[in-house]
Amino acid sequence: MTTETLVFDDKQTLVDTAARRFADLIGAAQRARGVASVVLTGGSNGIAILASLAADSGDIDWSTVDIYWGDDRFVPTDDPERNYGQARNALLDHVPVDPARVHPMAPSDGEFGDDIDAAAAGYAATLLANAGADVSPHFDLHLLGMGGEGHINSLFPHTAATAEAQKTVVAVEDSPKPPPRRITLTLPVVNRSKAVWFLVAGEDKAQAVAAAHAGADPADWPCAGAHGTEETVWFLDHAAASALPDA
Ligand SMILES: O=C(O)[C@H](O)[C@@H](O)[C@H](O)[C@H](O)COP(=O)(O)O
Repeated sequence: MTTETLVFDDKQTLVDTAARRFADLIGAAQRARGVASVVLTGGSNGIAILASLAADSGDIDWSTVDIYWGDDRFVPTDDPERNYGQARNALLDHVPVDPARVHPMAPSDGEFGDDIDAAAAGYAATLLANAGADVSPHFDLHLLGMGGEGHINSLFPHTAATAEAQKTVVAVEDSPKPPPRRITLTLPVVNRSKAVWFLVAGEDKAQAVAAAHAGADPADWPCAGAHGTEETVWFLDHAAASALPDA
């Protein structure tokens, strides 16, 4: 497993470079196996990379990409806070995805109604159904944003969701970042991904970036607990990299 840390002059160069590498990685997986899988995330950079891919997605065959979410906000279908809706607007409405391969988390007015635990269990069932012999797929790529306190997906410091070792998907009802109700993949599932990429910009993220690079306890800094089985890549701007020892 390799860890790479790449530092860019500005946010747009960061997301455009990650988007080109996304296209290469997914294209290579499709050439090898005919299909590929990716986990999307929310946040400004998680959506900006999708907009960059909408402009240029290289040789990706979108019809054979399985698309999952690392977390989503448990709000109604049309709520602009929904990561799924933001991903549709930025990318999925503009490329020829196969609707059967797009796997959003349920909204609060979806098939499970307002029952967030049932919605989380429903997503665990979706993962299981696509997992082959395991409990969740071994994704080709899991994208992650990161908060200043080190959260990834909806895994916040010192929470049961971050400590979860058995379940693949859990409900979060008191997220410190609004909105409070969310569904999230857990660390064991993130860590079945071949590639885990962090897209992180801004001075407020520098301490969390440094903690993860120093091998901090994931209970304190959830970002420190996420690794790909083949590669972990940090796409940073100078501000986010500013607390690293060799910055
Ligand atoms: O649903 C969410 O809120 C996101 O999944 C979240 O984990 C996000 O990626 C980070 O908060 C970073 O957000 P920024 O890229 O906007 O800093």
